[in-house]
Amino acid sequence: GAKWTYSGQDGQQYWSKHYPYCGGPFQSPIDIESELLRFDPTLGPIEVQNYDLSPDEQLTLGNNGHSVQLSLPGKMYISSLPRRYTAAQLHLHWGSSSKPAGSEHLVNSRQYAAELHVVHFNSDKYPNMSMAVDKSDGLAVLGVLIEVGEFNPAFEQFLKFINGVKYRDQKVQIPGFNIRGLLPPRLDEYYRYDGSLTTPPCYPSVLWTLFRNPVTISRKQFVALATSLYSSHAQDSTPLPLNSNFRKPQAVDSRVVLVSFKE
Ligand SMILES: NS(=O)(=O)c1cc(-c2ccccc2)cc(-c2ccccc2)c1
Ligand SMILES: [Zn+2]
Repeated sequence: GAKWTYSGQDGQQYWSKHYPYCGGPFQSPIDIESELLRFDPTLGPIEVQNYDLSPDEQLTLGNNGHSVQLSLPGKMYISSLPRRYTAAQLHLHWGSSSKPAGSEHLVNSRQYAAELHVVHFNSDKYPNMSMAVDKSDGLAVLGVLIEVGEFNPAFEQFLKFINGVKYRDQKVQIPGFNIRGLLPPRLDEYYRYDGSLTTPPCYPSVLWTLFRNPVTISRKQFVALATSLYSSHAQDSTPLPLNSNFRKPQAVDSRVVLVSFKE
């Protein structure tokens, strides 16, 4: 598709020129404000299966020019939703070393340093990700807010390879690790709403689950994430740093944000 960026002449306010859904309803991310929340007692803990990957498994870590992403094996899935949602990939959104606020979702207008997205597709209904990506019940994304604090050994399992994917379209194979370690300890407290991909083509196809509790990575880990990557190819004469790759909050309209917790 057409090239898009987060700022400048192809920036997010122009995405809808080539990607009409980006200008449509049910867009993500949003600012999750207290007055939007409704407690839903039917929202039980998120249950994930086969997230604990053996180091004998190889995962592909890549730079797609917009984020750093990690491919995930199809044996990983969410088992607590009405349909099985099978894992496809995970990636991150972050700020910059000068402005370490780069999460996509905000909570009461607070923007966190970064945000992890673990993307799954409805494998009960669709044969593969591509068939699911534009269907209203196609995708389920688990979102994790990230703040700067304690060193995070789970994130280190892929951050330590980040210099192998500095430039667009570079990929490296890394050993599997326990992806569950990237999620917060409690999977029973989360926000839930119907939204979209936060990047073009912005299909309104995502059931969003954003965990209430952030995880931490160290400042050194954050700086590595925010300063190691480029959105340009290795041979490009002008290297374009890859940072501040977050979409601004979108209109909530008449949407309600459900919460699995009372206070
Ligand atoms: N931010 S997100 O979760 O809504 C998202 C989901 C998917 C996605 C991935 C697999 C299947 C279907 C959708 C891809 C991206 C993406 C991020 C950077 C560059 C290009 C695309 C972002
Ligand atoms: Zn994302």
